Amino acid sequence: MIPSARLSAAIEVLADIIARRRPASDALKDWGLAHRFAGSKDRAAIASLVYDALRRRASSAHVMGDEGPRAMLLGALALARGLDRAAIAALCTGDRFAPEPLSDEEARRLEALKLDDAPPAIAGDFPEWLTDELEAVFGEATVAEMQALSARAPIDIRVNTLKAERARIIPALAHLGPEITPHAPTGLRFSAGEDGRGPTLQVTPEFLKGLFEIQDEGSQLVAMLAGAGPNMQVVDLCAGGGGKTLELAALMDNSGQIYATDADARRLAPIHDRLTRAGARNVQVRTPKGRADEPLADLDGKIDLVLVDAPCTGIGTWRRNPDTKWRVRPGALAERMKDQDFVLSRAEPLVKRGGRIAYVTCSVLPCENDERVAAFLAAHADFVSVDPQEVLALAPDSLSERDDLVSPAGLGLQLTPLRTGTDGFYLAILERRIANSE
Ligand SMILES: C[S@@+](CC[C@H](N)C(=O)[O-])C[C@H]1O[C@@H](n2cnc3c(N)ncnc32)[C@H](O)[C@@H]1O
Repeated sequence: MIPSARLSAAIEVLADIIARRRPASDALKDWGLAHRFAGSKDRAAIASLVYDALRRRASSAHVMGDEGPRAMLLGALALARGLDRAAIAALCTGDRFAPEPLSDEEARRLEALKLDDAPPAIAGDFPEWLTDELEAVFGEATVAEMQALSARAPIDIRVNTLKAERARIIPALAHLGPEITPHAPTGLRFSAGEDGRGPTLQVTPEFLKGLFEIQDEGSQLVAMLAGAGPNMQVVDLCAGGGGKTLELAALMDNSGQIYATDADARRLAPIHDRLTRAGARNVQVRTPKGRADEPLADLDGKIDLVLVDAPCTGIGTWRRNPDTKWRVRPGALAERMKDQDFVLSRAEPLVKRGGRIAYVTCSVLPCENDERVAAFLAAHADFVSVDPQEVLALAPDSLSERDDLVSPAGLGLQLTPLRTGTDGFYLAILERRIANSE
């Protein structure tokens, strides 16, 4: 497909996403099925255009004075890809398969590209109803933080230290241009090309042999700071597909025991193959046998560390899933907060005296982070929060003095694209006192 035909296709997909309020991945898949002539490069390029447009949906609509799919794409070509009016006009020729030529109004708006009068939710491309929550955590930096969360994300991998070392993987993947991650000690980073497409790492022999996993650097860091170590008894309560379970196994050098579970057996399913590929041998997967099943009932009071990688709005991953930011609703946020209270309460009886809960979200909202931790502490007098500065002591040197990462209520750490170049992640460590009187 020629570039302008890809633009037309992206506009079509965006129209579908807007009209049916459906996930971008579903709309892209359907488009691919209905246009089988399009090759994998075309489909990837169209997806990249769609994701760029969704990342900048509000600011594109503002500069173009129109909320429709065409305006969204034209605005994003200018705002996200830096194309000038002439370059965009050259793509919109009106020829067969190409978008219609620019109208005078569109050309004028693309020339002016006026965003300086935009309110925060538009300049930062986020839903307006979240303004207070975001300002509570970021204050005057809200727009800058949200702009960073509206940019493209790099692709990070974690070298699996059960099987490999970073220094050895670098030459093996040299043709894909790996860079050392700024903070995570076993991470490598790959940048997307101009068209937003990154390398297809999953087809490399090194991936297939389990020498690395695809995992954002922020996810690598929070799992590392959770404090798992050799010979511990660890529960991964919301293990999902096992991204963090695999890292815990590596951090524990395959010793001790990890019990991995999830309320949703389907989400847990891929973990078995991933564990095998990674050579992780200290993990027992406890799949629930039904809603009423308590797969960890025998572990109460025995666990050193419970990782609660809680269900959340996923706001911290908006760079990768930009369509979710326009679908999140107050009702869904309230549901996630209830889920978070529930998983924390489920973790509590498992923890032995002196043991810990590592509460993690990929959100930046205080109501999913500090406030959930504060509510848990208020209800459980035998738990205290570990000083985030103390938690940072476990961090690589590049982060160990970063007081600015401490969350507003001082209960946890908040990573963000602007602060750490990672997805947005929150981590708080809660410790059960050794004795009641302590
Ligand atoms: C953020 S995801 C986990 C991601 C995973 N830890 C990883 O690193 O790949 C949150 C998970 O919590 C699970 N979950 C939701 N409610 C739960 C509950 N009550 N108990 C256990 N898991 C729950 C969801 O099914 C989902 O898989």
